[in-house]
Amino acid sequence: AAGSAGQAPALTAEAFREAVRAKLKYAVGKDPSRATAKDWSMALSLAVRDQVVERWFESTKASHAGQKKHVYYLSMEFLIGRLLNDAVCNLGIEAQVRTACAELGIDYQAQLEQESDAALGNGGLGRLAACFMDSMSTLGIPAHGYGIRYDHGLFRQRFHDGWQVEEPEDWLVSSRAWEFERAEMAYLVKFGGQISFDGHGATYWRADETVKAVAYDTPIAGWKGRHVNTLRLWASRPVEVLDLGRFNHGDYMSAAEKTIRAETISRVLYPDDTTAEGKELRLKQEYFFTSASLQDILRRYLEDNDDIRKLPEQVAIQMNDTHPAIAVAELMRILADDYRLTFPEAFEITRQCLSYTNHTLMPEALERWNTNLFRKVLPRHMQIIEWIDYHHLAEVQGRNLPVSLDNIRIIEWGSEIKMGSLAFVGSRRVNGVSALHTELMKQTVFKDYHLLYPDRIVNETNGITPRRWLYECNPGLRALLLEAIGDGWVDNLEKIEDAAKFATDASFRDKFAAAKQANKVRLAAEIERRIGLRVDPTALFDVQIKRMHEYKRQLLNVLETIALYQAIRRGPGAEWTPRVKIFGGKAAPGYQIAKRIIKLANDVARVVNNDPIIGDRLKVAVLPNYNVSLAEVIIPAADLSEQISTAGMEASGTGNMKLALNGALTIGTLDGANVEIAERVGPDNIYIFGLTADDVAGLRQRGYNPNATIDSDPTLKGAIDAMVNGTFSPDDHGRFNEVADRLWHTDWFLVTADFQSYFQTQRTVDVDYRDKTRWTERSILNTTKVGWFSSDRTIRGYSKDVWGVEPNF
Ligand SMILES: CCc1ccc([C@H](C)CC(=O)N[C@@H]2O[C@H](CO)[C@@H](O)[C@H](O)[C@H]2O)cc1
Repeated sequence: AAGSAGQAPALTAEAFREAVRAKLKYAVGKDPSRATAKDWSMALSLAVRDQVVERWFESTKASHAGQKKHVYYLSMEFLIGRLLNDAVCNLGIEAQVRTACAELGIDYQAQLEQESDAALGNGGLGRLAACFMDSMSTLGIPAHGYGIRYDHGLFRQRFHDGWQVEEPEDWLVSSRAWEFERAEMAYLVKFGGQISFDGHGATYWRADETVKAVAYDTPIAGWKGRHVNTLRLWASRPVEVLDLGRFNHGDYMSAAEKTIRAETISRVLYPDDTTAEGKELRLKQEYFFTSASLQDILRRYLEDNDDIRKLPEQVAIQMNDTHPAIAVAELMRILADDYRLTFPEAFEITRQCLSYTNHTLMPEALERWNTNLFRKVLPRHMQIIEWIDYHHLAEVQGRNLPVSLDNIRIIEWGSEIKMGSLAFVGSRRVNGVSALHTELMKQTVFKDYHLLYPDRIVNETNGITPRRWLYECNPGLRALLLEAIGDGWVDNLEKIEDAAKFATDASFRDKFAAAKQANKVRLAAEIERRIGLRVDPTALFDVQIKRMHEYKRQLLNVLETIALYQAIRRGPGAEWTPRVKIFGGKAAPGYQIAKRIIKLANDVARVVNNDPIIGDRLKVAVLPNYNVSLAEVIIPAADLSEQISTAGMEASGTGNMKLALNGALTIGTLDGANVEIAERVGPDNIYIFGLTADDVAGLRQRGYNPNATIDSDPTLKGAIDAMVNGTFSPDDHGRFNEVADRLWHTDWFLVTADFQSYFQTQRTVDVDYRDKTRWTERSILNTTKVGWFSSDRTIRGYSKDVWGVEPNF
């Protein structure tokens, strides 16, 4: 039986070793002599899981008993990565586990690599949700994450002749140790059909398709296992398993049709984080998980409460972007149609429960649903949204404010539902994810709404969990910090500033540099293993790792690489700072220009890496299948962090925080959270270049002519010419014409406008990197000055400004 609440009896290595043995035998059903690495990994994970389950039960009991307000985080994406090492470190049992593995003759590190990433997300938004789950547990906030248990997460990226090729991802084959199927926890979700009224206020929705949402629970343990929350992911299943009649008639395919149709809803994650495609299946996914989650939330609430009107006192629901925004209409539907509240009452209770986070200002990424499609799939919700829009417009008209009604309409031209508007009108709080982004929200997409509701928009600058992104992925730096300042920083990251004073301490500096060097040697080995390229681990590791997108300007980085290559070829004898350019990132399968930029990077890499004149002065490593686990190897080894988006377009960024925390110096524009990173590390410890967001807005107004810029910049022109004269594509000279044409004619992302400033700044980096002592000092100051970017601080902000809950720890 567990000791005082949350405190499990101290686990011994011996006890754990025996637990693993028992799991192998009774859960995996294998004799050690015949066990595969996968068997041991399953046994190991199950034994660690047992350590989590104890505290899980206590936390769940305590949250219930405490009658505390509960937070629900609704997200279409949770980019979790691997869970074994995270649980081991959060429980504080690493020493015991490593000893037990050694005694069992199994290699712990190799075991960790057996687990496949839970890649249930595209990029920033999904990873943020995962960091938030870790922080809510660490702060002891009673919370649930709700999402979809996709059979297939984000595709596996492979390069064929330098082109991205997508392959289905199959995480469930090897990492089911961390989920518990809750077959009894199932809800019906309806689609389509007709709405009828009985004239006495009752509304009937006769759907023409119903599926079952089945829950799968994953425990999320916080630091020191003090609190464990639940991530509940829904899988869609048929209501009736098989149409036996058809089957017996030998009509096997149609007998299984309903099953296939139902299971398709949670089959695969949409790999697109750029454009809202407006596909029916995507809408069904969004409604499926939102409806199941709201039904589950109300069931849990009514277990201890009987007045539905008091729901906002006990429940705070966060919508991670507009993907769950249907929650505004769904909660209203349930409150009005099932609990018979009036629409105005149902709407106000809904609004008091819900809040919405916006993660992008890119017009093409803002979800808009065609009303015909919407009405077909969700007829009752269409009615409710029409009611909300009508009453909202009426209320606004009454206030005679200088707002344009067109801008605040939820349904535009009667043909499109703006989900950002629905989410805004149906929320208590709306937040941006960095100070600059939140300001731009108030000045652009939500300008009129901000006028109407000046207190509704708040800023909650993103953060990252220091457990996974320092303590777990950078053991060398972890050990140095534990030795120098203890472990307080792990769950109070701003304490890491206590180590800033050691920036000028020679022995600390040497140890810091040694830890970085060891991480670089490890990455060099991984690069050779993955793409067969040998890199010099003493070179400057210049890293750009993020989804491929024109606004993130991987093209600007590749153009600078070409210009540097050409400069070295012109004067190989000059003093060059050896540099390794490291790229990692997937392109949405339908995003052709982004895929062509991947091809360009691979073509440039092939030429540069095989050019004898260049040697080790410059290497380009384009790593396939960038994901959470690869990020955990690259980030601790980075010297330079590329955050070079067109100012005003990157809502925040979180890779920038991870890289700075691991001692990389940032080269970046004043965009997203780069602005706040620069404020905290100081102007001497970061490389800011390029146009500001205001400059960009001004240029847009005045109109920008890239021709003039290119013609007046021989370095830039030389690089673009090399792109189209076959230097990097002798087998197809025209391969990059389209990329070059966009630069010559529109250059919407202002690559040419920022090139010279970027190129010059990179040359400054070259010089600075040669002063190893000074560079290490600045690297230490980055690590020790970015403690504020912990997701614990972010969640404390949401708790105070948005949810009205009090963290426990
Ligand atoms: C409907 C298709 C779709 C899917 C996902 C998205 C996400 C909002 C894109 C995304 O991941 N945005 C990133 O969110 C991060 C977490 O807040 C920010 O740090 C990044 O700046 C932002 O691009 C947009 C459109």
